[in-house]
Amino acid sequence: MVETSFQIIFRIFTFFFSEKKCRQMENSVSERTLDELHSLQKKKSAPTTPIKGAAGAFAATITEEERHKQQLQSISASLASLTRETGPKVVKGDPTKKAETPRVSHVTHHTPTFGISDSALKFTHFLYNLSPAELYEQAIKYEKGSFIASSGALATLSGAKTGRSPRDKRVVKDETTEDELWWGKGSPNIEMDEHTFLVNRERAVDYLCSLEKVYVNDQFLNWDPEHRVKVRIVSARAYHSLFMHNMCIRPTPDELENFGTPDFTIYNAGQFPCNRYTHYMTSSTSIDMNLARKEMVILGTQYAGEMKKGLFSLMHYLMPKRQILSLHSGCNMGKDGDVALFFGLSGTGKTTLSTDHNRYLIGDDEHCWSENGVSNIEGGCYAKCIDLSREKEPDIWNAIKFGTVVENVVFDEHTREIDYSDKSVTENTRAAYPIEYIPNAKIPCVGPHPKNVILLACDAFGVLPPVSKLSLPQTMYHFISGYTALVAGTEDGIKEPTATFSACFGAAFIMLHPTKYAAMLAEKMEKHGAAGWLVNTGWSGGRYGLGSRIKLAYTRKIIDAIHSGVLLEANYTKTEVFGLEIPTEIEGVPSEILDPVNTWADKKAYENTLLKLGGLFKKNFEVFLNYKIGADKQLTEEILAAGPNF
Ligand SMILES: Nc1ncnc2c1ncn2[C@@H]1O[C@H](COP(=O)(O)OP(=O)(O)OP(=O)(O)O)[C@@H](O)[C@H]1O
Ligand SMILES: O=C([O-])CC(=O)C(=O)O
Ligand SMILES: [Ca+2]
Ligand SMILES: [Mn+2]
Repeated sequence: MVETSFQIIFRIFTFFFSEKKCRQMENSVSERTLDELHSLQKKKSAPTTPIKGAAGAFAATITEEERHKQQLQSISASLASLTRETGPKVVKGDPTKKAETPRVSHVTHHTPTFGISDSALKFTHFLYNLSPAELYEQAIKYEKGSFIASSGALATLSGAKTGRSPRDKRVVKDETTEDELWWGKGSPNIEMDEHTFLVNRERAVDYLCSLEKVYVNDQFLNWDPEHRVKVRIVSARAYHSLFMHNMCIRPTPDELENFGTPDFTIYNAGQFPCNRYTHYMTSSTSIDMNLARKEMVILGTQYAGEMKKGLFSLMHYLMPKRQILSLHSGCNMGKDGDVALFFGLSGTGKTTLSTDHNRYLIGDDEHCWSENGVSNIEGGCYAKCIDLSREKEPDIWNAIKFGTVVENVVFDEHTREIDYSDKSVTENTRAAYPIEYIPNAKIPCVGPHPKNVILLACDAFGVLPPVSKLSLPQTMYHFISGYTALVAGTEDGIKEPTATFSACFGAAFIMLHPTKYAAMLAEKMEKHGAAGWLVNTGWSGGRYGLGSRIKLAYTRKIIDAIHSGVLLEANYTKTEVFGLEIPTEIEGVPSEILDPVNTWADKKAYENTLLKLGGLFKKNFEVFLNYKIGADKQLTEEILAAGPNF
């Protein structure tokens, strides 16, 4: 059959026409406005709170509606003024995105106790458990000093405070806490009364409610499901919300649905100062803890570590009540399930040494030791990043990527490459990242009972041996002492090292008397046969200015020998003054450095420095001489005898 010329022309025509039409369909959008187009970009994510057991669409709508109402009620209750209307009108979502926030509260409480104020006329918008991407956008848009670093991390500034303010911490002293907590000399708990707490709480809540929007994080503490604590953090900055997103345990959508009422709430109004006319206030910063109300208020500091360590203080109160020991320690586990704890004050190596490519990371800073074994309290790590190098600490380096918050670092204004050696803002530069950013993190972050308890000290006097095996009383003596001696100044030239003693290697966070935690540690170590070690990550070959910091590579070899069990079998000699058992040999470590006396050219200077440090230990321990540790008077005496002797 032969086609007529007409048929051919028709076929070509229809071919072209349809082709063109098709192409047109492919290359254009049906939306008429940019807003409509943008609305296509965002696919509705699976409901963050799926409806369980809902049979039909109708039932589902009602349940979701009800759940949403409950959530609004809960947030409104959290933000309630205690002296005026009971709860603000709250709306979920960003106030600038009107079209996306039709969910207006139906639950405003109109039962004024002391009359309505103007503040009750406005809505408080809240941004609930936003994702890191959403928080990036908020931070970059609204918070000065927030930038994306070349690695993808969010670089932020914490403002005037670049570290914690322990002198501004207050704890409400009431009938219960008066007897339960450690008060007085040496204690981190500086008292305030309930009324003053409420004054500060009202100040923080009023500030937060006066803002366009607040961030709300509902999250968990403690990977042990039996002893999980639900926390709510209300804050004014996306930086704070992302920091806590990384540092606390992130709930699954299911867990969030069933979150219910939080066990503890933080009101972080850090940009807003406290009122110095308020009783007990000695600066414009106040971090206030009320255990009865299960609340914490932050005024006048934006340093995010206050939230992290405030919650740690809470755990130091709650956990011992349940016979669980809370610990300022890092924790990791070998392939065979051997767990090690790393205690030590700031900068001694908890994060560095627990992040070990050959072992599973359980956590870098806060743990619980219960009848079930160990569990991390947190969902993230908070690493120092001053002088961070890819070569020496590759896992931490690689964790600084999208989602990670880097605080107070300096970067190239064009390339946004971070210069980790730059201390212009502070020496305490930090990175907060979710624990799963470390490739060999153990999720869930729990493990069996520890086999090794490693006490880290950075001894700038250079007289403590690189490693010593400790008896149980010695472990307790050094745990209660909590010694380190970092060098304060960063300028060149010889600086006098200053000894720091911080009970339980975390006196700033404990709530009960140190001997309570020590007794629990002794009991657990004995019961589970854990070995104690003292590792000096500080100076060797002389004090600061003469010797140098022991090579990280050597410390890692020492730690390897502890983990493998080899060091337990080594030959030991005993040192003068401190009576420490030191090994004569460790694979990969020069034997002559194992006894510090060998590394000092001036033996007399060594002797004097050793005695000086011994004296400082003795003096520090005086405050504990009248306390009993545990049920056993014998243990107390053994501990007292386990200190320096001269
Ligand atoms: N021999 C060594 N052992 C351990 N750390 C060392 C050694 N030499 C140098 N360092 C450096 O010391 C620092 C140890 O800091 P790290 O972050 O581990 O402290 P931390 O105990 O976790 O403190 P914080 O509780 O404040 O987080 C790191 O910067 C590390 O690179
Ligand atoms: O709390 C902080 O800011 C940092 C930290 O881990 C510590 O000091 O122990
Ligand atoms: Ca750390
Ligand atoms: Mn710490």
